[in-house]
Amino acid sequence: MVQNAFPVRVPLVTEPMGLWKSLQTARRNVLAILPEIATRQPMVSGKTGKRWHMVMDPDALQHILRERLPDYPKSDVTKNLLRPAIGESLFIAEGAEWMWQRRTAAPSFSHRNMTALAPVMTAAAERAVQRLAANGPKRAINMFDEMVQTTFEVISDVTFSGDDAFDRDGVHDAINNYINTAGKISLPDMLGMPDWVPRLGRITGDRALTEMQKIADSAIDRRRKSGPPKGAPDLLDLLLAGADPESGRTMSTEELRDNLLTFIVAGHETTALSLSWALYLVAGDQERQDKARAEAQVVLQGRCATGDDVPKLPYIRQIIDEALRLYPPAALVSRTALKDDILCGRQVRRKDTVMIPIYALHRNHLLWDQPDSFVPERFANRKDIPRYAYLPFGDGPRICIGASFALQEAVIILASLLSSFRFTPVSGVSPDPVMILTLRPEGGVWVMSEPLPRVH
Ligand code: HEM
Repeated sequence: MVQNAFPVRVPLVTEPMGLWKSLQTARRNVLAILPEIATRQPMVSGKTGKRWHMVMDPDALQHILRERLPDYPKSDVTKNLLRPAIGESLFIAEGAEWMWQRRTAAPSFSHRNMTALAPVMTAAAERAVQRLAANGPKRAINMFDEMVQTTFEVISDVTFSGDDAFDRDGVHDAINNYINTAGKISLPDMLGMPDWVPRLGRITGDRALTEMQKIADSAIDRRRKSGPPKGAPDLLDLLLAGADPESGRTMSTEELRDNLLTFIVAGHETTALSLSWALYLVAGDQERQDKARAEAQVVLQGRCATGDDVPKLPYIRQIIDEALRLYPPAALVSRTALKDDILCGRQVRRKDTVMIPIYALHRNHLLWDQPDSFVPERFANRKDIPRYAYLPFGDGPRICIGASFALQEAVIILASLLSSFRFTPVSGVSPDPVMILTLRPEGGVWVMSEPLPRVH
């Protein structure tokens, strides 16, 4: 934890850094190797062992993510990091292998299914409110831990609901262990060395992962035998029933497992981060917190938010949008160019690494007014924001499949918390934004939480 100006930011690089220092710095915080000029220019290129480009220009980003998708597959660094946990799932696969999985999984994330899953989110919000209330009148709480617990309850309930034998704690521990060890960008990964070069993090991370995969496999087999539990179908039922609309192909146990674990890995910490950063931001801005609370209290009248309330909570949504702008959980994604190309008038060669530093895009002075300030009102008129200037969920055919799920969940939980509690900063304590696999608040998000009299 560090003392820092509000809202905290990553100190970006203002002087050239050698290869060794870049690698050392990246091991602690990937974002700390971004050059400050990436927040002022449309594109920055360089060579650190390999040729690389950072792209912050909305038209060039549309070209990479939508128009020329097959020429810019996800980079090997990303795939090497994630493959041990989630296999060749939707997140990692390319080409036809990706396409059929996406077509098969997409209906599970339809608006109708998201509405049906909302009660799970409301129930998790209710438990979070009860836990905070049980802490007494006013107390310092690490809201990052609280939010990780809350979003993990949601994702495990919508993937393996009603399966009492599913070891939630075992899976949670395995994922945490994995992110903390194998998730650290290792030197061989940065240098693009082949897969067989051993990585320390990967070896220590593997045992927990095998265990986690076994737990998921047996839960899937049980469900195949027993059929869906009572009540609304969960993501496992939806995927079990899913078939590629073109080929009719269905998912094997292994494919189901890799995709369900992908939803767990990709879905719970990212959503917890959006909520934790949003709570940090409103704790530091009491006026905006009051405005958000007034909106939530009018709509909720003392209860927790439901799926039906979400459209009635536009200001809560703007706060989530702004938290995702300032602290995008996937703050840097990268691609490898498969063909020579021109981006922003500059030559890109085959095999160059093309990085999309979403953190720098979201704070680029050419695209945003007061880019480092917390101004949720900028999202009041979404049409004013160029689509490819704001990419917390990526875009194009590979846009996050869980975006509506995450936004619905975040609005339900934030509105429920703000209508029942006041959050204020803990004096002298701020989170340090550090990206390992995701942009995390190192040191936690410590705030004073104070229960409010109930509104009826
Ligand atoms: C606030 C929360 C979330 C954020 C910020 C986020 C961010 C992202 C981003 C940036 C990508 C694109 C990566 C790239 O292009 O390289 C992505 C893809 C993906 N996300 Fe999310 N995500 C979130 C929540 C979720 C949830 C809740 C789920 C599932 C339940 C999920 C599942 C996936 C999957 C499967 C992909 C790969 C899609 C494909 O390649 O077709 N994410 N996410």
